[in-house]
Amino acid sequence: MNDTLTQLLNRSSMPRLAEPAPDTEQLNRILRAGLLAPDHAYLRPTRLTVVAGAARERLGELFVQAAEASGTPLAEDKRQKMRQNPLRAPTIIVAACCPQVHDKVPEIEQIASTAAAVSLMQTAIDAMGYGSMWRTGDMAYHPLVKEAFGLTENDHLLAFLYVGTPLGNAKNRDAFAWQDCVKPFAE
Ligand SMILES: Cc1cc2nc3c(=O)[nH]c(=O)nc-3n(C[C@H](O)[C@H](O)[C@H](O)COP(=O)(O)O)c2cc1C
Repeated sequence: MNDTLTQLLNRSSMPRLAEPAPDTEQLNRILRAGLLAPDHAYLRPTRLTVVAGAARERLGELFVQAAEASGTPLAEDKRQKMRQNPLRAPTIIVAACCPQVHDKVPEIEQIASTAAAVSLMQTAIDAMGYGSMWRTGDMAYHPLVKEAFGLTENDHLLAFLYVGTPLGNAKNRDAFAWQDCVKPFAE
């Protein structure tokens, strides 16, 4: 079995991620691999933003601001957790879909293209010996957060892709009952 297939058949999200993160050249290859995702009519709906270093702290502040925008302050422990969330990895790739109106390509296909981009980036990240975790949560859907990433209400923030060097081991996939999700087409 070749390395890519072995890697795919053992793929695992890595929730604990530390330094080092991919360097600039590696990151550019990861972004490029993602943006080569299948894309019906080449509408290029996917937008990627890299958040690293001190920008993660600004993102944490934005999360707190968004969470408190309704007027109810968070309890201090929740505020701290929210502020710390972006520090869970050295680099975060934010993936968004900005769907275009097109007579042959509905929005769902454009969202699917962005989701494929995230998955391909995860594969590229794994191939380089790093790890990643696809996260969303309430913040991915909050208008203030979307606005900060230049997104309108019609756009979708699909992923905070946390990237870094994995701590801990990948899951064992031996017991994965993938056959349960496969069914024949009955004529
Ligand atoms: C669109 C999307 C959003 C997700 N958001 C979260 C999240 O906010 N928090 C989380 O713990 N896992 C989230 N996950 C799941 C993890 O990325 C991961 O797939 C899951 O923990 C299972 O691990 P595995 O990928 O190793 O099978 C999300 C997955 C997808 C596809």
